[in-house]
Amino acid sequence: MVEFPPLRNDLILRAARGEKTERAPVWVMRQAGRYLPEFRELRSKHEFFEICRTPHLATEITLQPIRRYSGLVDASIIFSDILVIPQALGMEVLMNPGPSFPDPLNTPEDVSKLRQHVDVDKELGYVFEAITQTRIGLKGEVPLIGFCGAPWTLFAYMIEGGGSKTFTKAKTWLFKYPEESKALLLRIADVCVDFLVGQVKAGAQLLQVFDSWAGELSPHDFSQFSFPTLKHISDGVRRKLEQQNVPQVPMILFAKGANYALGELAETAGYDVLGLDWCIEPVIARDTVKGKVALQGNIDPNVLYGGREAIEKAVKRMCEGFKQGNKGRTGAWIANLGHGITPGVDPEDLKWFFECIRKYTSQ
Ligand SMILES: Cc1c2[nH]c(c1CCC(=O)O)Cc1[nH]c(c(CCC(=O)O)c1C)Cc1[nH]c(c(CCC(=O)O)c1C)Cc1[nH]c(c(C)c1CCC(=O)O)C2
Repeated sequence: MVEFPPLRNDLILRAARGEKTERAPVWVMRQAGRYLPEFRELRSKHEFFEICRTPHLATEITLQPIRRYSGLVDASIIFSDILVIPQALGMEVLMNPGPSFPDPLNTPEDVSKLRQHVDVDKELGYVFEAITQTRIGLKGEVPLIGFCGAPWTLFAYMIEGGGSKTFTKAKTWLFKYPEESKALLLRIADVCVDFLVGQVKAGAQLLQVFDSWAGELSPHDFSQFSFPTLKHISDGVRRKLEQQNVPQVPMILFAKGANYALGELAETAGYDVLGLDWCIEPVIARDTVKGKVALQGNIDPNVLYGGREAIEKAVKRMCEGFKQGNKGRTGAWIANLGHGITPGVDPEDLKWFFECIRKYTSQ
């Protein structure tokens, strides 16, 4: 492994391990994205997946919010996309402007079109290279988060051929071909494991799994189809890191909309941190997970459109909620939004959000 500059801010690593911290660490999902003029400027010259596949461009974009919010943000997340796994499996994915698959999986027979064995170094080595370059470029300022999409969310994209409001096609698979669905979900999970392990070896210091469509499943179907794959990933990553003598890193699971499963996830899914969307009160989440995991989240990203007074009010309320639920203790909480930041947000309002987090969580 490459030697990287020493880390100067390990707040998020300590919080992720459940330790009490002097203030809450903060970052936001999609922090390198379209709300930033410097991102839009670079993006105007390159295709989306071209940036993902060009390590020095992915590195530059990952560093943009770290430069702009230096001293205010406590983590970086590698610029990439969850859909690089379907690409590694051999599917074509376009971004115009949302993701679209020209040739989605229509029936279980189509699974034979996927690559049998995915060599992640060969297919996704560009992400590993971007992670290594970013670690060097960060100069130890904050830790770097690696990530992947969860199997159920990727399965849904691969079958729907893009985003969906009803998930009719993906759910048809679950209910019509449950065994074939489970087999495909586990196949995707195996690629996730190798991809995450590769990211850690390349320099990722935390990992986040995004199950963005978890909330589309009933609690029962989540436990049948998504939960086993999430557990397969946490077990597999930890086992492979141990086998290869690579130090373990904290793992975050963001299963959006799966607040119904919070207790079970805290108990048995094998993640250090659970990300929350805005549909659950922090105090209730705290009581549900009973201190077994750290929490991350969870303001509605649209609060950032409400102006400074609204942002400050929402941050204050959230900070009080996360403290109370833990018997007055700050810590074991990573401040974030409840989903990704959206393109219309004024970057100065995000700065204000970071400043408010600092104000209300400093002891
Ligand atoms: C579902 C999902 C996707 N991608 C991702 C998810 C899970 C998180 C979530 O639920 O939002 C994850 C993702 N996508 C991107 C990152 C980069 C790291 C970060 O800043 O958080 C991450 C972590 C960059 C991106 N991924 C995408 C962009 C914008 C593309 C552009 O420049 O045109 C960025 C910056 C494109 C993308 N990629 C995806 C969609 C639906 C879209 C289009 C709509 C949108 O922008 O929200 C799939």
